[in-house]
Amino acid sequence: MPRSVAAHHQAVVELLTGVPANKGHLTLPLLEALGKVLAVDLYAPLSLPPFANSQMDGFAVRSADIPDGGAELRVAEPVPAGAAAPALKPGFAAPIMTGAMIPEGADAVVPIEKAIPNTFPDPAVKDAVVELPPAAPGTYIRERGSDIGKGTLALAAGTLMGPAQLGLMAALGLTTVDIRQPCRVLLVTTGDEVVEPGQDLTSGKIFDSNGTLLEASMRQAGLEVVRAGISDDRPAALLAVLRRHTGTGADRVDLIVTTGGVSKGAYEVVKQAMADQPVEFLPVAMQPGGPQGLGTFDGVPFLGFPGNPVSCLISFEMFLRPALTQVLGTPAPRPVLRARLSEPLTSPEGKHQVRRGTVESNGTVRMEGGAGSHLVHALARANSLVHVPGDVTELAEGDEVEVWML
Ligand SMILES: Nc1nc2c(c(=O)[nH]1)N[C@H]1C(S)=C(S)[C@@H](COP(=O)(O)OP(=O)(O)OC[C@H]3O[C@@H](n4cnc5c(N)ncnc54)[C@H](O)[C@@H]3O)O[C@H]1N2
Ligand code: MOO
Repeated sequence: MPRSVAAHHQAVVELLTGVPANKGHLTLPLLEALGKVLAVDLYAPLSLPPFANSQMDGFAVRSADIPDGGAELRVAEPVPAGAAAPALKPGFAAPIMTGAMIPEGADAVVPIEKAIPNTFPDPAVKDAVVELPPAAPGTYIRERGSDIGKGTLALAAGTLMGPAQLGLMAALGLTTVDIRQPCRVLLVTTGDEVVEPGQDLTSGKIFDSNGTLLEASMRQAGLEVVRAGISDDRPAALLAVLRRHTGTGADRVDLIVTTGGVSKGAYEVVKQAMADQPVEFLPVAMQPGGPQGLGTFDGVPFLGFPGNPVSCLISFEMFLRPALTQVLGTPAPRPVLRARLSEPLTSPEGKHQVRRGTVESNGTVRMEGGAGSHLVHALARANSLVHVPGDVTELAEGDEVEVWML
């Protein structure tokens, strides 16, 4: 009886609780922290905005100078963005640009479109005047600290660092960030038929796509990836690779992931290499990604993904990625949507099928390629994973399905 997807997900979560969650801190330049987790609470070293500034190109005014019917004011020196503004005298309106500092005394901005004339006067012209409508105090002014006040909590420890969080740090003038030391994973692809891209492709050989596919996925998920190249189908060769990274030295990893060599063939190298280890090889009621290995190798948590490229990617998305989020707080979960099928689907009985699809802006999803787990080109066209639960064998056009956005 195959194990359910939910039970295998739980087994992977339990396996990952053996991975050290707190491995210390690392200080990185902002952009290198993308996808990593903030290690400490971060307090704002300054207020944002740091000074009151204009939200519009227009005229900075003293609101009390303009009665209900509007007023004609004398035009003061312009205030460009980036300059320190001189105080605004009563009866004057200062041309001001978006982002420029509000002059002392001014308490509102009237956009240029509402001025008569509705263009800025030539600064060379002396004694220019402008007619302006009234503006309530505070109009189009972005107050100092209205986004965040100096000394308040900007980001809490445990925050996942995405573009917005890193952008906030840059706005606060920071150049580095303390992140949690990421989990270190050893990735080994296997198979006598698999060769590195760039090498000669002789008869019967294929290029290693899994290494790149999974390393990219893992890096995106905030993991530090150690690549040990491709192991051939000799268990002794694979054991030697793994043992270089399971000792007590600096090369030790927190997690091992292999691809291939886990099903029913005559030369299942991963299965054979794990013979003396507490590792189970089992079918999960899922397609692709049915055959799975899970356990520990010399005490290091181990996951054996199947060799077909789509199978190993779906194994990562279904089990490792969500478990990393659950246990270590990174990466962000995949957005989950409901979409209507733009075509009918069939699915094997008793297996949770994961198809690849493209969600369109009208809320429908169309399949990219068939169910085959070798279809990397179709995977590359897809923007989502389409889920057909194990108890569903047929779906009609227009039926709703769960999709995970990639
Ligand atoms: N008699 C049975 N045969 C198979 C079963 C089964 O239940 N009974 N399950 C099938 C399913 S489902 C899958 S998935 C695969 C899993 O096989 P393995 O994990 O043992 O992987 P391999 O046999 O080594 O390779 C499978 C397939 O993927 C290609 N491959 C492997 N590594 C890479 C790589 N790094 N880059 C690109 N492609 C790779 C390999 O050439 C094979 O075509 O077993 C089925 N068979
Ligand atoms: O389950 Mo295998 O992963 O279909 O190709």
